[in-house]
Amino acid sequence: MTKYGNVVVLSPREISVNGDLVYLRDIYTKNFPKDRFYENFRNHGFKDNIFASLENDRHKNYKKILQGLYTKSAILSDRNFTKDLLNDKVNLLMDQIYNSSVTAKNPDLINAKCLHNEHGVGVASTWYEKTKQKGIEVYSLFGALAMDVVSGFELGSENGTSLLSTPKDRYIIAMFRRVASMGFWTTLMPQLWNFAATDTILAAQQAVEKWQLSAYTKAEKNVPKVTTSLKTLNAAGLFKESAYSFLTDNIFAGHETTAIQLTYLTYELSRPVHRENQHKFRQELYNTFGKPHDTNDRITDLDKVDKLVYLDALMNENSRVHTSIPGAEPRVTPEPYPINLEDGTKVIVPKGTTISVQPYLIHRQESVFPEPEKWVPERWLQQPNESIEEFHCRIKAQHKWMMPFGKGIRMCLGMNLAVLEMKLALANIYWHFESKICEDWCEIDCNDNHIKMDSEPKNRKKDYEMMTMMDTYTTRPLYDECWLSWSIPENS
Ligand code: HEM
Repeated sequence: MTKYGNVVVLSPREISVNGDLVYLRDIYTKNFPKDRFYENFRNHGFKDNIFASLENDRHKNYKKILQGLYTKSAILSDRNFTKDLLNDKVNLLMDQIYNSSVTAKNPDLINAKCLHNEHGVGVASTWYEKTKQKGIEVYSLFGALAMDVVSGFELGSENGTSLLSTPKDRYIIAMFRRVASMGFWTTLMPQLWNFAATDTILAAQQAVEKWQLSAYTKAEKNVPKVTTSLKTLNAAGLFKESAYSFLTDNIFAGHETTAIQLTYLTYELSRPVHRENQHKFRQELYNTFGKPHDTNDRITDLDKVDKLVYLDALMNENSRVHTSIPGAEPRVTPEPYPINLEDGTKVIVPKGTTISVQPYLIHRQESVFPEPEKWVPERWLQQPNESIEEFHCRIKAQHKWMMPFGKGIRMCLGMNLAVLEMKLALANIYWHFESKICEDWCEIDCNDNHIKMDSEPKNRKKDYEMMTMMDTYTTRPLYDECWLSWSIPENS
């Protein structure tokens, strides 16, 4: 925004508008139809789905079919299986951290040797014999959690993946990433996709498709008693590829985004400059749940977890700075649309123009978020000299400038599932363990160096360089890895 201003013409028919809430309201809350960009998210023979549908009426029908499953009350309801699914998966996550990092009985060797990650540095495979630091690579760990949860939610627990308990199967996440690396061709030059794809990408695409079809056919044969997305789609008359297209999109939409949030949040809490934030969070957990009795004790009360104030501040700040989907969410002007330029000129853009706001930019609106590059969870809490009315007013204004899950009618369908999953995982992890950046991975910087978005950083020595956010459709860490060491806090 500083360099090019709030309004940027991206191509003769495409414009990016930021810096004014009126655009958010008009484009997203008033629901301009989606741009053809989204058609590229059709799957299994170009079959439509909720994310890819362009016209509002068609989208409304799809949303009616599915939305009941994804509300917070449905997820928290004792009649549904989601609470049990989340608790089971978080339990497995805790076992992994305990066994791989806290005790290092079962070290994270697959990631130490970068067996699934072509971009990773890894750590020396003998590190666990030599040092007290026992790291675990959390980006793939959280990817496993997110995939197990979303696939279990869509297909039923018994038909979902078990990547947390079987690390070797996590190669599938790397295959997804390889296919996602073709984002430019998928969305902007789909007709040239096959020419641009290397043999490795084509093989990855085949592996992903085979994996998807085998999971869906298993779920069709082994119909769970509980209500799942697949059963709901079938009941609405959507079968086979017409239903698979929705499932494939949700599984894609739900695993990497969630892993990115959990990875950056745990990384930020592990930085030397943020020790105090980690301490405050643990105190909130102790104040609410007491201290854990033993290593198998778990926080399972999702309602209580959902109301934790400091955790909420952490999640808001993390999704502001490290928003998982940073770029344009393109819509189309249904009528000629007026734009205000910074010099006061009014311009009318024609009907049919592609128009978008970028979450990365509006989350850095300096008048709303002072020192916007800094990760400061306290900006979501009441300040010492602030009345409760002033506080509510400020927070309301801050939320208006946030869109980590999109905005308006096309906002994320899986938001409640993702938020509750992340909160439950974080509450349990930091109730039991403290985290630091793994010393065997990189040099740890003690200054508050901001994390930038880039595709090719100059160095990869310091932790904040290793954690550069990828400048692509998602902001995953540039080297697809983040090594943290976990231990039991001394005073626990
Ligand atoms: C932290 C995790 C997640 C983040 C940050 C996230 C982010 C987003 C964003 C920004 C959008 C709007 C995109 C646009 O309009 O261009 C979106 C839409 C969507 N997301 Fe998510 N998402 C997350 C998790 C999930 C999960 C777990 C699921 C599925 C279970 C899911 C399913 C969807 C669907 C279906 C849409 C399209 C909704 C519609 O058009 O009505 N997402 N998400």
